[in-house]
Amino acid sequence: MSRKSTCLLIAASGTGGHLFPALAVAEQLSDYQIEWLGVANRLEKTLVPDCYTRHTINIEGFQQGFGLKTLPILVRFVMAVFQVRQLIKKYQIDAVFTTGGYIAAPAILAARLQNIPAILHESNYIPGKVTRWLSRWCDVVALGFAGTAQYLPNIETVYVSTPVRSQFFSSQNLDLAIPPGVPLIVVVGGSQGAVAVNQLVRQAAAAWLDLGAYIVHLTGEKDLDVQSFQHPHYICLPFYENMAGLLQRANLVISRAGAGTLTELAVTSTPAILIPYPYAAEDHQTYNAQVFANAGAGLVLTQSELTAQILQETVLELLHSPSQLKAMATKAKNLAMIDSAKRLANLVDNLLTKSTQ
Ligand SMILES: CC(=O)N[C@H]1[C@@H](OP(=O)(O)OP(=O)(O)OC[C@H]2O[C@@H](n3ccc(=O)[nH]c3=O)[C@H](O)[C@@H]2O)O[C@H](CO)[C@@H](O)[C@@H]1O
Repeated sequence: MSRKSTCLLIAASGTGGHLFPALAVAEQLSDYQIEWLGVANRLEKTLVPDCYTRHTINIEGFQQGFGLKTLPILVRFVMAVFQVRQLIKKYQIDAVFTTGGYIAAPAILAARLQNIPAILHESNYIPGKVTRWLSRWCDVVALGFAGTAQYLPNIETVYVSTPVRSQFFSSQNLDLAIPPGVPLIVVVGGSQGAVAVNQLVRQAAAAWLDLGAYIVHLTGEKDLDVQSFQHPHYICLPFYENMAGLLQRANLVISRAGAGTLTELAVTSTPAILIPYPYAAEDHQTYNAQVFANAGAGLVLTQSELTAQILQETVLELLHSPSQLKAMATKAKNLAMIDSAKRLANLVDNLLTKSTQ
């Protein structure tokens, strides 16, 4: 049987942290037909290439507690499960692969109802609700952090780290005007930007620039004050595609602690100051960041205690201490698992092969 007649449904939606690992795995499985499950008007609309047909369902996450307000969400959820089930039948899908988040729930349940295998990758240290609730319905549960297994008792898990895009495996040129040799600070707030971090950085940046550093600040689309700070060596962009090139060149990164960026920092061996997003579910970014900090690859600053002055001084100290930056870079490298996409793709491949035998 030709592999193109074997069909995989990838359910990944909403953020770069969910989409880029799924895209990295999809790239490894180019022999198969791949259908993509997402939500209308989320990041998948721009990030998922046209070679994958995108199907959308109308679904949103459950907030805390159940009440009358959650009833319409519940109804939409049940409808979403049946929509995915129809998709599985229509495209004769052989297996479902998901990187978690709320899109994963109807995908896993529909796979169960249709009796096809499901594989879930959880990239965060503290597993999300869907992972905790629905792992038992999955044939394979793969983890981004080895320590996450302790939160999933009675579930067999495989540690594979988190896949990164193939751009990370070769040296990338930057199309930004940054002279060789100058210290480069990159600021990134996940795939959607972080307004609170942006504000602190704009207040602190002048002292770093005075020292001769360049700054590339990826602000996200929602920051209304992006024009409020300007300097010839300060480059401000809403989103930048060539993250591999940027992280390879950066001397220091100031970042949220999404699992995707952390994995990329390890792969590019880049030291970081991490400011976990305080409202992330179950505070998972703090736990993600702690792995990086415990390994000696980064410093964690808590947003509620952070001022522009503290951030400014922390960065200045690091810029004045290249040996500390170098030691942090080496420790970041120790966290990298270079063939994560391949390992995860092999797990998917094995399931597809079994399910079509
Ligand atoms: C706010 C929030 O809850 N974010 C979550 C979201 O990821 P979120 O997308 O916020 O953050 P991640 O760090 O996981 O991923 C960001 C991705 O976007 C890329 N990027 C970013 C900016 C840019 O200009 N260009 C670019 O390519 C990064 O290189 C990275 O691949 O899902 C992750 C995986 O479940 C979680 O760990 C994060 O906590």
